[in-house]
Amino acid sequence: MDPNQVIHDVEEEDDIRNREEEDMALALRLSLQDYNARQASSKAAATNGQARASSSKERTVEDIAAEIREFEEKKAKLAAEAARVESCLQVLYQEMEEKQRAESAVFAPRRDTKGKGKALDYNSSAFEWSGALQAKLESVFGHNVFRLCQEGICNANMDRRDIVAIMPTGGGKSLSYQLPALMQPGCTLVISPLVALISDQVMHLHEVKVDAVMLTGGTSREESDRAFKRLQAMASGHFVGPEIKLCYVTPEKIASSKKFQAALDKLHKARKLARFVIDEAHCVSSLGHDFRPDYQKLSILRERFPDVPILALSATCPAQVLADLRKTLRMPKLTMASAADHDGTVLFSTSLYRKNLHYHVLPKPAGSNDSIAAMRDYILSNHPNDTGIIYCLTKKDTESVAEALTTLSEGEIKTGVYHADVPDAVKDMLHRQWREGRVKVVCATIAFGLGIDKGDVRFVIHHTLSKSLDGFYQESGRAGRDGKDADCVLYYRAQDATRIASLTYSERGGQEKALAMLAFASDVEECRKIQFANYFNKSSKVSMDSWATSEEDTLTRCGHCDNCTRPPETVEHLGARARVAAWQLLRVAEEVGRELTMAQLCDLARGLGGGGGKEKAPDAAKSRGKGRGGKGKEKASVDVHEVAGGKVELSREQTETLCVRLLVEGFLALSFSPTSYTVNVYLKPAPKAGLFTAHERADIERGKGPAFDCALVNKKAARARKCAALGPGPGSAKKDKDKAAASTWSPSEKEKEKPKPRGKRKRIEVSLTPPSTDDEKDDGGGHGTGAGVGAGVGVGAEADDEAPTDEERYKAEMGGFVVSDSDSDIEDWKSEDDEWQTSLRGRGRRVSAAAGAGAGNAKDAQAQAKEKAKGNLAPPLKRARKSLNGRAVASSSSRTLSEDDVIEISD
Ligand SMILES: Nc1ncnc2c1ncn2[C@@H]1O[C@H](COP(=O)(O)OP(=O)(O)OP(=O)(O)O)[C@@H](O)[C@H]1O
Repeated sequence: MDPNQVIHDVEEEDDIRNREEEDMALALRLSLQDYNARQASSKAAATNGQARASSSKERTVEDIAAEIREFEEKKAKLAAEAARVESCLQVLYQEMEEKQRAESAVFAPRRDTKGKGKALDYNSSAFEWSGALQAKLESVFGHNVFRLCQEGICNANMDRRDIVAIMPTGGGKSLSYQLPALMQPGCTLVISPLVALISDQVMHLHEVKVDAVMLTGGTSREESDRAFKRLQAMASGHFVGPEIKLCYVTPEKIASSKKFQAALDKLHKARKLARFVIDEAHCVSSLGHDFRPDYQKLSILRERFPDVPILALSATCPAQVLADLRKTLRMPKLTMASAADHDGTVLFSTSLYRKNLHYHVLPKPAGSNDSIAAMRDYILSNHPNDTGIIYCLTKKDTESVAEALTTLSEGEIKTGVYHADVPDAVKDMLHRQWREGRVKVVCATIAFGLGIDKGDVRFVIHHTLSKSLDGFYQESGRAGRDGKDADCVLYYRAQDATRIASLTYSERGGQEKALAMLAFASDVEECRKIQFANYFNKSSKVSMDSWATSEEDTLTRCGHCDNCTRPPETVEHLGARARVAAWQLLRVAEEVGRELTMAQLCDLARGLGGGGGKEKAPDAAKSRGKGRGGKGKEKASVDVHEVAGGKVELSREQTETLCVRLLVEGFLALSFSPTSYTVNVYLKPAPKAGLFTAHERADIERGKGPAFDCALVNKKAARARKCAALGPGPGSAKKDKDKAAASTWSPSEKEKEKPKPRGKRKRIEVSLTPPSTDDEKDDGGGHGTGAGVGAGVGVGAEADDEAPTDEERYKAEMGGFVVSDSDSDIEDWKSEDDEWQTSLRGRGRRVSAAAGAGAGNAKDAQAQAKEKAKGNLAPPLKRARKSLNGRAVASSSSRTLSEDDVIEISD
């Protein structure tokens, strides 16, 4: 059965029932009045009889006559008072009529409808209502100045024009129709897609004492009856009390409620329908990404009420969507707001670029607790008293992040959890507490957003990549809606690529979107504003000009995002190395001939073995560095010397970054294997890989093959540049005002107080963890030869007892024990010759300390290493020895250690 018909039938029944109820009530009222009148007259008769009886005893005729005179005088006085009140009423009615006539004059179009005369500049403040607009902006909404094109939209509104306004999220679209709605007679009807959004708007309006109502599925029967009665009274002209200035409905209400349509008809006849406002107007067009069929039915508005102006609002409205929505809503041709024709739809389009938002992509530490610790440091250093949001990919993540953040900050950061499964009452409470600042940080899924309008959100952190750049732009756009500086921070590591890929694999266009997000996150050079502009231009045909401002064109760098403020010397282009490594990776992938996880591919190409997968790799006989297969899984192995002319000479992190670039540029492709619980994500060579692999290595080295490069942050240079700053700290947005100052992040006060460890090291731990045997974990790490030594042992400054992280597991697999910098990868240390490295290997149960052990720097580095081993390595090694109770032998194949560094393993 047609649901619309059902709704219609139900509403007709409601109408009939309402009418019957009203008739009953009237009948009751009449009979009650009749009864009361009879009662009163019989009471009066009785009283009069008694009075006559008693007065006949006590009062004379003269007494009565005097009393009559007294009452006659009173009556005369009351009549005089009534006449006075009546004349006052007449004066007030007259005044009101004059006012209404004056307002109707504003309400009436003041344009030359024949299209003659000068063009209109709606952005000017020279309209006769400009003073009144400004006064109401201050008195009702408490703002001193208009934002962006708010004033222009208000002016065109007051002039009863059809309008299309495109403003960024948080730009202040609502005020541009709410303010003129208060200055015009009649009711402005706002059509908005979500009940939550509507409730929030109406709540805000009530807070500033504006009479607004909503009629949605969530409105109670009583509330809805009251609203209907008031609208009907407005239409009948017998309205007592303030008019309803704004009425919010969902598009479904207009499309399917005959009762509501009838109410609109009446309002229209009474000239009390001021305007239609269509929020999120791009939903009208089936060409847009948010098409809603009920929005298309809004075409009825122009059909039935051709003279009621329409305002269409949107944050993103590509040209073809705009053309489609104008066609559906029958809005006339566009005319520019600053030089508008006297007919047509006035177009307002402001820059989508929000200057007050400072975008930063920060490296995400591998361990889950380490990444939360990084966020804790960031928040406490830069936004200790501010409210913010941390967006997480899953409900489970929101809970674990909130809990860990509270624990790691020892309660200093007050967190809340918001996702679809949180009961509504708890959501409301959390929302309230957050608005009041009692909860500082909401850890949320994307369920937290629509309808959430808090101006002073000073930071939005993304714990993991969003599933698309569209989502990321929207979510991060919830920061700084008050126009003041705010930070948008994304924590990123290459391994997260497979995570978002697995979550988007079943979505239409999900893979392309995830890849675009990855391209954004892994880019360490291009200005974030320009990246957004290019993306939206390509994906939604949003004009590049939409990102220009009056001061800067779109392609001028913003000057304050991470990539604009990053010192150029900290960016390393792998250049020819990237091309050779890309060729090697693709060759290995082709040779194995089946899908590999990113970790497996990186390990194989780097000569670390690994690659447990679904099938046995063909010709995988000559194995160097054998991989560890999971239960029932065949190992994949490959002779990297034969297949790829040697190992990829890059760190693990660099190799993963390279894999992401190969994915983004289409040389590698994703493939998926859904299980009952999860979706495993693998990499495989894409057809484009042949552009590389058709060549020999020597050719690639000579520059043949496709153009390809990989730019990444050179940690060493970055560290040298800001060795004092431990935290990644894009810094408080407040500090960011000055672009020059923003070019380097200064350490926070907290950080300054801390003793400065060397390099980026934050904690030192020695872990002894058996190699994991779980092959199904995508990012489970490498496949070393270490036999493992049993239970994990953590010693060191801040060793923790929790389960090993991916990184720890990886390091363990690399050699049993690792004294590690929790932020970095063991291979990073190898490649950074001023760094030190210590590893304890089991069978290799040996402890080694190597400084500058990077390939080819042997002697000098060894000498340095000796020094460093004595100075820097001794304490952790001593702790290790103490912890291991003398059960280990320390030795090193890479260099000679001092006596002090050697620990015997007794068994
Ligand atoms: N002229 C102004 N001065 C200061 N603050 C303003 C002004 N206009 C609007 N705001 C504030 O800006 C915030 C965002 O406004 P609004 O909700 O209207 O944005 P929006 O464009 O509708 O965003 P979205 O598309 O995300 O819903 C609100 O907190 C509002 O109070």
